[in-house]
Amino acid sequence: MFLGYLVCFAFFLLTIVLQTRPKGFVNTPFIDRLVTRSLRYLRSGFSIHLRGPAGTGKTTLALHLADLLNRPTVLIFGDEQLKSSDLIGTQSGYHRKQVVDRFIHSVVKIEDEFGENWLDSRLTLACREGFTLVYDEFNRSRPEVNNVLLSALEEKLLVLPPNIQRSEYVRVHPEFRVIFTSNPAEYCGIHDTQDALVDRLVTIELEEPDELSEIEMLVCKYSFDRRDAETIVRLVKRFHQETESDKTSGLRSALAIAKICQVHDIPIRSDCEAFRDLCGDVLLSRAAISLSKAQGYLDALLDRLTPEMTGENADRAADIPVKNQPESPRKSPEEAIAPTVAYELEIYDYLQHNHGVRVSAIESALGIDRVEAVRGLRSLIQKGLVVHKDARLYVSSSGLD
Ligand SMILES: Nc1ncnc2c1ncn2[C@@H]1O[C@H](COP(=O)(O)OP(=O)(O)OP(=O)(O)O)[C@@H](O)[C@H]1O
Repeated sequence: MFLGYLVCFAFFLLTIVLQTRPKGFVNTPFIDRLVTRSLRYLRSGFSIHLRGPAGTGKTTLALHLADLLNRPTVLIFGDEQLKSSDLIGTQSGYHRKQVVDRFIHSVVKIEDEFGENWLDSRLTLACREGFTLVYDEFNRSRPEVNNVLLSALEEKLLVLPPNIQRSEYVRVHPEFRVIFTSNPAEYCGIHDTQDALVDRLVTIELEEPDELSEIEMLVCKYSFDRRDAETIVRLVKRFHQETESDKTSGLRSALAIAKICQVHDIPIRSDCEAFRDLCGDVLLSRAAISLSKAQGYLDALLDRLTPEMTGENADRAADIPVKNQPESPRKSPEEAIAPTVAYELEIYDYLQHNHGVRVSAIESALGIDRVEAVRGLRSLIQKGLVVHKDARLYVSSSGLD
């Protein structure tokens, strides 16, 4: 009995066995539906496959499901360098047993016995003990390495390399389950998934969590004010839509912006330079369009991130699509411009005669610096008099002209 515990303890030391309990898992109706579906399949005896773009919450969901299955969890990360022996086990040298027999005290009898040591790896351990195996991004491993899983999932037999000292098969424990996750095939470093393997699984296609789930994550993880969380999530979602950044989900970007704002006390305001810089640094590299175009979209979104947008009109303001600028009511020049910052009138006047110029053209034409130009433009954009598109500026067709 004691020896049994000792062997188990050794297993636990030699491999990574987790009691998963992802901290702060957020459950919303959207996520709960995924959890219910997945558990239904797992509890019916199937292994499952969560497939979707980066940052859709696959790993987090897989670990949460593993926790709900209430079995120890073994975690493997797919890797080009992974070998079959990393999955099933390997020979680890030899052991020597010596028996000294002093039955007749004048005679010493020594028996030596040599044998190969076999070390179970994670898959073998999980199959033997009925643990849950989370195989994250399994299609980063070469397909032939994963072949060993085929018989484990179908015939419930794990085949080990030939060896005279132990059985070449492990009978798979009835509680053994695998939760696979994978990114789409077009991602860099991803192998085609074997049809035979996918055929043995139930695959759930994951998409980016809905808005409510993302807002809840920001609120729960970073104790964010709900209205600020809404603003960030909508800003990121809109930016992703406009810039066709659909290779990744916006969730990681929203979480990163929220965390940095929280740690450094950065206000979620369009006139806060640190916030604008942060959004640019997190979001621009993810855009699938040219940098200047992406910058233009981001500026336009941030310019409409007015205090009203975080206030009671949040929903309405955030729902204005970037491509369809709002129609502003016709106003007299004095009423509409009602200059609140320096050079507003001059900038507006210049733009009326010079459509589609860049900020630098305004600076040199009016002899003002970047800060003054941006401040004036921002005010005009907020008043609906100027439109910023593809890094160029236009007088709004619904403005004063
Ligand atoms: N239900 C949830 N509750 C709380 N946080 C979550 C939830 N789902 C996802 N997250 C958070 O979202 C981020 C991305 O999730 P995760 O790493 O699971 O995505 P992924 O799809 O596995 O990404 P990748 O394909 O790049 O590995 C993580 O910071 C994670 O903590």
